Amino acid sequence: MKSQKSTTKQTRFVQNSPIKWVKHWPSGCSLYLILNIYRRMVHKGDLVVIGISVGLTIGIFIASLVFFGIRWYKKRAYLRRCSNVHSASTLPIRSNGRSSTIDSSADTTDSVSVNGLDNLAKKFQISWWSNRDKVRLASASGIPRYSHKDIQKATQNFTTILGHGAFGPVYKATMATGEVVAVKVLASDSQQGEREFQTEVSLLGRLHHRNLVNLVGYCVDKGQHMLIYEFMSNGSLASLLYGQEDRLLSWDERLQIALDISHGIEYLHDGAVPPVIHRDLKSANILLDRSMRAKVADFGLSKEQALDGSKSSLKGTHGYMDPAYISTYQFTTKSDIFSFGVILFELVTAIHPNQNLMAYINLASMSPDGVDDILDKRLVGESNLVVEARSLAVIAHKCLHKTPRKRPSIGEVSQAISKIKQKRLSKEVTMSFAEEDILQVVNRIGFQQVELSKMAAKNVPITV
Ligand SMILES: Nc1ncnc2c1ncn2[C@@H]1O[C@H](COP(=O)(O)OP(=O)(O)OP(=O)(O)O)[C@@H](O)[C@H]1O
Repeated sequence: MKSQKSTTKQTRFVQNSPIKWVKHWPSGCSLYLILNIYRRMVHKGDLVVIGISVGLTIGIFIASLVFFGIRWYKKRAYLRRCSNVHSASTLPIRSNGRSSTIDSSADTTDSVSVNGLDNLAKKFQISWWSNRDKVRLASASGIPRYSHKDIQKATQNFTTILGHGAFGPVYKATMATGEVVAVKVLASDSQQGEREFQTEVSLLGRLHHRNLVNLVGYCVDKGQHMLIYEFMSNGSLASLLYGQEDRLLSWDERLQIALDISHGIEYLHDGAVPPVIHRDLKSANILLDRSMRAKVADFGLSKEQALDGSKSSLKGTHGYMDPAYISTYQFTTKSDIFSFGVILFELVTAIHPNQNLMAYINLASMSPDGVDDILDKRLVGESNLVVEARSLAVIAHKCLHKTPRKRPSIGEVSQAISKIKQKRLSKEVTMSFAEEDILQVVNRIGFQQVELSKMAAKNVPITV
């Protein structure tokens, strides 16, 4: 009875289903058989589940295809953007707070060239660096890469040493093009140095300013890392102030150096997007070119302000470090201002921070003309020295304020130094006018005397 009922049910299903048509086709006999067996094995509910599963699988497959397709497209577009960075004729910039565009081919401008490297640089800073990554980052920054052999030849087999820093030795080199450069070779055992190498390449690839030492190449070859900079023939400010060199920096040159450094820092703080904090400003990191124009060097410890949220271990150079940074571990642009204040006092006094400069400054700050006692004695005799040195010392004092937010911004410092320079120039002009007047009077008197003596010789009566 039960089986009869089920047979009736099955017949009804066959009559209502498309299978009933199949069984009437002559060629569909075997298909009918298969479907009939299948129908017996699988319930209607199972068919629904199978249908949904197949549908889902196809859906996931299509979604994955779309997802990976978009990722691949984005990656390709990003890499194309990176490689185009240096060929672009105009780049977005922000100079002193104003948005604008500038020709990237102009070599010396008060401008910032911002490119798509920031994210790449950050990505590389987060993950540890594989050799391939280093090469990719450096080449993406558009800086030419040299082989070990090129550098070996340019430095006459590493014999032209200029000096030695924490990073390693620095050599003078003449490249195949005839360009004279300085090559910093990273000591192979230095992990700190490797991180600094990475920072320098990623930052200097995008920062270009006439008051920053330009990175002109790099080398990652034979397990060695080298940075190639424009050559600064007059060495560092520290060596000129404290070294054995016969060359004495005049007051004029010192004022210009102060202004150059302030422009370099102004570019980092107010021009670069995001702003860059140098973190190791000191007289040894200020280099001078053949015209005695100053440029800021050594960006190994620098950080983009946006990245600088976390507290890291104390870094910098004793004597230049902001006391607020030492107590809070928080480095801001105002910590750079503090270090710059120390450099300004070095220019005025030629006293190194390691020789108790701070104690002298504190003593001098007790009276308005206190700075006169700590002036670099070698400058005595220079015109307007005392007045201008006092003005520069006032600016330097403000930079050293113990409360960081009460220190001036670098823009304000630049303006104040410019004013001293402008006043000096206008005084020089007035003085030279006065000198010219005197010279003219002297000449006229001389000429009249000659005329008189001629007339006297001819016995011509002289009328007054
Ligand atoms: N671009 C350059 N042109 C000419 N000389 C350079 C250049 N870069 C560095 N030097 C010289 O090489 C020497 C070492 O410089 P480096 O920057 O490695 O160390 P430092 O700044 O003296 O010390 P530290 O590494 O502790 O900051 C210095 O005498 C410096 O004047």
